[in-house]
Amino acid sequence: MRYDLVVIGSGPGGQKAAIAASKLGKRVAIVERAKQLVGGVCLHTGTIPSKTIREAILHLTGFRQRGAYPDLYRNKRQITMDELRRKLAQVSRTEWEVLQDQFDRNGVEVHAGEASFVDRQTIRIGALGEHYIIHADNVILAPGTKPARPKHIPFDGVTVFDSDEFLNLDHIPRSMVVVGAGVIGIEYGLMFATLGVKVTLIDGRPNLLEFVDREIIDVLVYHARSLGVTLRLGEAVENIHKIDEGSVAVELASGKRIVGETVLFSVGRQGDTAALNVEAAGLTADKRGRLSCDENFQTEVRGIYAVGDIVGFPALASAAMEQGRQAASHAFKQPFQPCDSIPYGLFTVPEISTVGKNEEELTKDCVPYETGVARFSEIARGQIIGDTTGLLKLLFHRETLQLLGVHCIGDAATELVHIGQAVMRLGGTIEYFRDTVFNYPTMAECYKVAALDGLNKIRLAYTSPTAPAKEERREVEQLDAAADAEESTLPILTTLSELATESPSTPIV
Ligand SMILES: Cc1cc2nc3c(=O)[nH]c(=O)nc-3n(C[C@H](O)[C@H](O)[C@H](O)COP(=O)(O)OP(=O)(O)OC[C@H]3O[C@@H](n4cnc5c(N)ncnc54)[C@H](O)[C@@H]3O)c2cc1C
Ligand SMILES: NC(=O)c1ccc[n+]([C@@H]2O[C@H](COP(=O)([O-])OP(=O)(O)OC[C@H]3O[C@@H](n4cnc5c(N)ncnc54)[C@H](O)[C@@H]3O)[C@@H](O)[C@H]2O)c1
Repeated sequence: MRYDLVVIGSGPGGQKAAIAASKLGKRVAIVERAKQLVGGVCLHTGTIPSKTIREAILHLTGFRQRGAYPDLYRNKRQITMDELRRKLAQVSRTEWEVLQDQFDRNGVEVHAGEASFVDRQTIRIGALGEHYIIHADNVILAPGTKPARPKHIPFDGVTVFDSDEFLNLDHIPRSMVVVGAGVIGIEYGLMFATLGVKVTLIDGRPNLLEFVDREIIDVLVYHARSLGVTLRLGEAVENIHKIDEGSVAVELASGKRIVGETVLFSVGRQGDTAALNVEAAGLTADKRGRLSCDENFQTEVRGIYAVGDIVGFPALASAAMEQGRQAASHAFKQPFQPCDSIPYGLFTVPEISTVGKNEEELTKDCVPYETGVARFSEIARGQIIGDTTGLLKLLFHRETLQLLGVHCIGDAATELVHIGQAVMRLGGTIEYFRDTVFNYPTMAECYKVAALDGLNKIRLAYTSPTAPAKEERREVEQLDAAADAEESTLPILTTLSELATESPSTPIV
C-alpha cells in the first residue's frame, strides 16, 4: 500500500490534514490506534467531553439564570455524574459519525492500529508480529499529547485522577483538590465549584494563567472566590497520599496539608511520541515528547510534518485544525494564508476569550495604546441575562486607532471575541465600532460602548491640563472653531439613535 500522504493520529490536526489532501485528489490514509477510533483527545477525553459536561452543569444548576432570577437559582437539587454525562454520549456519537462519514466520502482510508516508523517513508501498523506495512511519500504526524503522570503520584482513577480519566468519576465529590491550575485545572475546578463542590486550586506559579490580561484574571478570581474556591498559588506539592477510601491528602512544601475527597492532577501534558519510533525517520523528540517544525509545520526531515499539540503552544483544537490544513497544503504545493490572530477561548465559569496583544505585551514593546472598556452591567442585554460582572476590553493604538487586542470575560465571551477578531484581521480601527450599528439589545453593543469609552479617553487626555501646553491648546481651539464654522451647515449627530439612522450598515432582524 503506497499513499501520497499518511496521517498519524485522528484528532483535529490529523483530520483536517487528511481531508485537505484528499480534496486535492491525493491518496490518503489516516492511522488511529484508539479503540473508539477516530476523533482523538479532542473528541473522546478533552475538548468535546469537557465542554459538553460544562454546558450540562450550567444548565442543570441554572447558573446562567442566577443573576436574573436569584430566587429560582438551581434548576435541579440533586445532580449526578450520569446526568452530566447523558448528553455527552449523544454528542460524541454524532461527532464521531460525522467524522467517519467525512473520511468515507472523501476516500480517506482509516487504518486501525498503532503506527511506528520503520524508515522515513515506511510505517508499521500494529504490534510486531501482528503488523502490516504501508508506504508514504509524505507523512503528517498528529499524535497529540497525554497527561503528565509522575511516578510518585498514586493515580487510581477512583480518588486520584489525571485529566483524561477525570470525567469517569462515579459520583460528584463533596470536595476536590486540583493540582495544577493551568487551563484544564481551572476549567474543571470552576465547573465543579459551580456544582457546589468545595474546590482548592493549587499551582506552583504565583499568578494564574499568565498569558491572559490581568484585569480579566481579577474578575475570574472574584468569581472563583464567590463560588467558594480556595486558591493556593506559589505552592509546591511535595506528596499526595490516600488517608482512607474517601479522602486524599495533598502535602505542600510550605507545610500545609489539604484534604479532599478527590484529587485532579493536571500539571501539563506530554507529547505522545513514545510509540512512534521517530528516530527511524531521522527525528528526535524533546524531553517532553514534542517535535519541532518550521513555519509550514515541516520537521527537519523533508516530507515529514508535525501538527497539533505535538508541536506545543497554543495546543488548541482550533489551531491544530489549521496547522493540519497548512501542512497538507505545503506538502502538495498549494498556497496557504496562515491566520495571524488565533483567539484563545477558556471555558471557565464565567468564560474568557482573548485575541491579539494584551496590555503587558504592548507595554513591554512600548506601543502607545489606550483601552476602551464596556462592562456588562451597563449593557441592556447584560442586565436582561443577569450577567453584570462581565467586561469587554479593547486595546487600540493611540495614534492610528488600530485595534490591537480584544479581551473579554462573561457569558458568551468565546463567541463575542470573533467580532473583534474580524475587525483586527482586516486591519480595522475602533472607529468601525463607533460607526456601526448593532442589533439591540445584544452583547455586541459592548463593542460600541468600549470604542466610545476609548475614544473619550483619548479626547480627555488631549484636552487635560497636563496634556498640550496652553499655547498649543489655543491654536487647537482656533482650528476647531474654524472647522466648526465650516461644518455648521452639516447636521450634528449627538445621540446613538441619530447615529443609527446615519449608519450605512444597520442590521435588519
Ligand atoms: C480537558 C481538555 C479540554 C480541552 N478543551 C479545549 C477547548 O475547549 N478548546 C480547544 O481549542 N482545545 C481544547 N483542548 C485541547 C485540544 O483537545 C487539543 O489541542 C487537540 O485535541 C489536539 O489535537 P491533535 O490533532 O494534536 O491530536 P489529539 O486530539 O491529541 O489526538 C491524537 C490522536 O493520535 C492518536 N495517536 C497517537 N499516537 C499514535 C500512533 N503511534 N499511532 C496511531 N495513532 C496514534 C491518539 O490515539 C489520538 O487519538 C482541551 C484539551 C483537554 C485535555
Ligand atoms: N479551553 C481551552 O482552549 C483548553 C482547555 C483545556 C486545555 N487546553 C489545552 O491543554 C493544554 C494542557 O493544559 P494543562 O492545564 O494540563 O497544562 P498547562 O501547562 O496549561 O498548566 C499546567 C499548570 O500546572 C502548574 N504546575 C506544574 N507543575 C506543578 C506542580 N508540581 N505543582 C503545582 N502546580 C504545577 C503549572 O504552573 C501550570 O500552571 C493547555 O496548554 C491548553 O492549550 C485548552
